[in-house]
Amino acid sequence: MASVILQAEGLKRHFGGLKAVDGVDLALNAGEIHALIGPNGAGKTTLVSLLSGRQVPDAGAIRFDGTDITRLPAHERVRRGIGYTFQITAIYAGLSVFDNLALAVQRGHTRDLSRAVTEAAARVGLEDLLPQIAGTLSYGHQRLLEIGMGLALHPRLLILDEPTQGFAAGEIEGFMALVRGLVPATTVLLIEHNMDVVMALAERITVLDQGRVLASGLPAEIRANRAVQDAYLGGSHAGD
Ligand SMILES: Nc1ncnc2c1ncn2[C@@H]1O[C@H](COP(=O)(O)OP(=O)(O)OP(=O)(O)O)[C@@H](O)[C@H]1O
Repeated sequence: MASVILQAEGLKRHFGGLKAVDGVDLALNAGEIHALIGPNGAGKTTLVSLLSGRQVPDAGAIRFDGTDITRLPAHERVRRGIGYTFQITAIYAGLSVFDNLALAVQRGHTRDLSRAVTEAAARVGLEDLLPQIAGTLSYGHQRLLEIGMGLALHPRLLILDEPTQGFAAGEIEGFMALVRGLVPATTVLLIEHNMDVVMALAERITVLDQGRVLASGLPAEIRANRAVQDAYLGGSHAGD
């Protein structure tokens, strides 16, 4: 049986009367690509904010690799191996690709900086663009740089929040190959609106709706789930 690397139980995060995350259980198997999907406002970003430590839950518990991390600050979770990239691009636009990666790599106290940066760039296919100023990269390359920065610390779990947003069609294949290459060494939690990407990459899918888990299972099970079809996928996606 697959071992569980991250387990969340009964997570809640309410904003006044709005139940953004309302009693969510989630288990990630070590080495899997797990997609988190759901309509706008379902609570996906809030949930991963709880997992990464950007927000503290009102209730519930999170265990990572057997340790309770529910109250640990974000930087401590990064140190324990939870990496993440968020919807908002977090690169330094005025710095080169090299310097952006160097900043990320340095957080891991690497001895040979230049080599570590080159390796980090190669993982996301940006090794030929190291001198370029990050703000002048294509949007897709900026997203890859961000992922490279997230990977520079060799996380055991990488959380990607809408990584393909703004990608050109031709950039998606390369991104999917990159994510496939991360597992099983890294577990991936992928928040993604592009259903083609989700169905092509995810081994398991959890569907959120109004702060609650609507369904969780294999891609084929999620496609066939009537509640998911009604709430989210829409008739045109079901069974195609
Ligand atoms: N800091 C906050 N204060 C108040 N309400 C918030 C806050 N953060 C999120 N919300 C609300 O919580 C709900 C869930 O938001 P969240 O961003 O987690 O959803 P999402 O599934 O990630 O949506 P999207 O796909 O549009 O990114 C939304 O109704 C949102 O407006």
